[in-house]
Amino acid sequence: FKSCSSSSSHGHGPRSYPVIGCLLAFYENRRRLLDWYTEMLAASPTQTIVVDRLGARRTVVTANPANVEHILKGNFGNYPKGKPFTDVLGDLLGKGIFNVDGELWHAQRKLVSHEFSARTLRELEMAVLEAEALDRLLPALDAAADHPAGPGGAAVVDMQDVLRRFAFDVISRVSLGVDPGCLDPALPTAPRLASAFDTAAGIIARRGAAPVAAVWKIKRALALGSERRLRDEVKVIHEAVMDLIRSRKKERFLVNDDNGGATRNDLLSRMIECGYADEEIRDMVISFIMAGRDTTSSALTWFFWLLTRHRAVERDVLDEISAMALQHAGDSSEGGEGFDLEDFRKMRVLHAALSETMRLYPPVAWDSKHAAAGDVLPDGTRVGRGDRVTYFQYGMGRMESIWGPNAAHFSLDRWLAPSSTSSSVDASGGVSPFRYPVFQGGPRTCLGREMAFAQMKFVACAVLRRFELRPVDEGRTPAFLPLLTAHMDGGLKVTVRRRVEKKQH
Ligand code: HEM
Repeated sequence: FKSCSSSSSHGHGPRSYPVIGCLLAFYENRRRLLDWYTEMLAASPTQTIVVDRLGARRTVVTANPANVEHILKGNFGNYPKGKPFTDVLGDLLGKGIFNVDGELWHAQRKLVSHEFSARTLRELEMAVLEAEALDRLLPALDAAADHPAGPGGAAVVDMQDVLRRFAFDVISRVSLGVDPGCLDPALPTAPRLASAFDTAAGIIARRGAAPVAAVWKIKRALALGSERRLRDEVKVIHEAVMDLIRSRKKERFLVNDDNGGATRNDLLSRMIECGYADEEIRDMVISFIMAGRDTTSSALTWFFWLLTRHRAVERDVLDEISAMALQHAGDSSEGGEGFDLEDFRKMRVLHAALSETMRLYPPVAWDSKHAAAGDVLPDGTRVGRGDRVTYFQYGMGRMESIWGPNAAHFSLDRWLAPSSTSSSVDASGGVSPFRYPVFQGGPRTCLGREMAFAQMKFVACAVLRRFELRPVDEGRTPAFLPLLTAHMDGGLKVTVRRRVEKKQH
């Protein structure tokens, strides 16, 4: 570091620390960088710091809601993701929505927003969730509850692993219209497509964290080590998706039904219907898989863990689910869960518990833009052309200036306060997305938020109604690993017990 400085709005200039002191502090905090940044942001008068590391791009990190609103909305045009970001992800994501700026982004956003708001997609998602939960997720937990292998007479399950497999199957079925079967007990190893995504995402996360981009760029040019592996894994993904596009087109040509062949509602098929070029479709669906895969499983992993720590909240969530189930007791339509999207919208306690989980453990821990031109943020921080500007969800969730003195506590009250009482809260629980940018905010806000909440609620209801999960190591507070999307270090190993007698799910 040349300097770490905390920014001030009143013209006092940033506070600088001596070069050596800063380097030492960085070294000392290398295993707890997120918390260290959070502490520095909390100590800054405007919750903004400037990191000026020797040989690296000047970086403004902010947890200030006015700055975040300015970056994500007020001066949106000046804060694209930028080439340094799109370079890192470009080999995998190509020109998919997640990885482009300007006109290319705008055109995709329009198309994709339309698709995401379509009733057909919501119906498909609910059908996929039901099938995946009933056929795979619940039987996997049932099997664990049946096997007296672990402590207390129940088998140990890594919930993080189970939830990641589940999420990959769901997002593949919704995006590609195929079921990779990650949770299928008959498949001993992860399907090739899932492992290719895993490996590629891991290598790309390391690219993003590399102190000097030139190193991975040289390795890529020479096809060495991890970069060679990445190239091979991306090839597997690209070929699999292209094969699907071609076979789907053939199928469409052969099927001649009354709808003109439009028999599938997955995103890939719908994009074929819209007449997009094969490579455009490929890049778009890869972006959806990346965006929709590990985010929900990360949030759910922390959610289940937090409930084991907060039994009163667990009881409140269960009461709400049971009350909703009672309303459906006489339904003949009950196939599996019996809940529909309307029910999920009414579940305020569950919504609050999920929102509160993501406040403390956001699936995307930070997000960076690159300034197209010089600017001054609302708190007075100067931004130079090309500077990296990072808003920091993890730190914002823990800022007392935003959440009050009990910011560190897991408490649903902040979401269930009378001001937010309405029979159906909106997806952010009524809190400004610039104070709580877990799904980003402004024109580029997450397109899958509704879908994500539906999925998380579906899984929470299905699992909690039937099973009691308890961590194998009750005393452990797991570490938060921010990677491309956040993980729980070491997974979430739990024992599974049935709450009710075994019956057909
Ligand atoms: C708890 C779950 C989720 C969280 C916390 C989340 C969060 C985010 C965040 C922070 C961004 C902005 C990232 C960036 O621009 O670099 C984003 C973008 C996006 N998300 Fe989500 N997401 C979730 C689930 C989903 C799901 C299930 C989908 C569905 C496929 C999805 C689709 C997208 C898309 C397409 C974008 C790009 C939007 C654009 O650039 O215009 N997300 N999400």
